[in-house]
Amino acid sequence: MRVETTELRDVLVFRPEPFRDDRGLFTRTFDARIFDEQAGSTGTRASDFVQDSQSRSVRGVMRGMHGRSGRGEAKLVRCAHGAVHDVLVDIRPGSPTFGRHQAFRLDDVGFAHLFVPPGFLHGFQALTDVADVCYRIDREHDPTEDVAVRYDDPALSIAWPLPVSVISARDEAAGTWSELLASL
Ligand SMILES: Cc1cn([C@H]2C[C@H](O)[C@@H](COP(=O)(O)OP(=O)(O)O[C@H]3O[C@@H](C)C(=O)[C@@H](O)[C@H]3O)O2)c(=O)[nH]c1=O
Repeated sequence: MRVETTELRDVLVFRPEPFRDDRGLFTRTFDARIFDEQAGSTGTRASDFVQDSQSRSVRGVMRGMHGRSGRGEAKLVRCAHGAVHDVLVDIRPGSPTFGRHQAFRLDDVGFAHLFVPPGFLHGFQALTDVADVCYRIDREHDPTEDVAVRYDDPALSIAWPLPVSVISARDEAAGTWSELLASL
């Protein structure tokens, strides 16, 4: 498993080495020892993760940009089937990469796994007919702490690869980047 730093402070990409043969493939998607060696300094431990969830999206679906109020949540994100264009925005006041975003391709070929520390907005667009995204989070889901910013807020200027085919009512009604800044 290779581990890479990114343009965003504390965000890591875990790149497993899928084993392929005539049957298909086998890949490890999570290794607690490697996680603790590589991400432990951020304050999140492998044993902190308490929920594992999966979403399925059709091509062009937009989900995001989502964050969490209070002490936020750490996330591990991967695409188990298909491919997504995944974007993170650093919303940690005082971070050297505050306000910056970076995009990652997550897919079922490389099986890259993103570690997202607390204090980020996260969103993605499905690139394939079916895209299954799996998350681990380190706090129980609590919708009262949901925070959302419009995926197409001009202040963020995130380039999305496809026209949006479907978006939730919540994401359609999401606030602006400047409203989020005022609340931090
Ligand atoms: C996110 C989540 C949702 N739900 C429920 C709430 C709701 O009834 C249904 C769908 O929820 P949402 O519309 O919020 O799902 P979605 O828009 O896919 O939300 C997700 O978006 C991506 C970008 C993330 O980063 C995730 O953390 C999460 O915010 O599932 C849970 O029970 N647990 C969870 O962890």
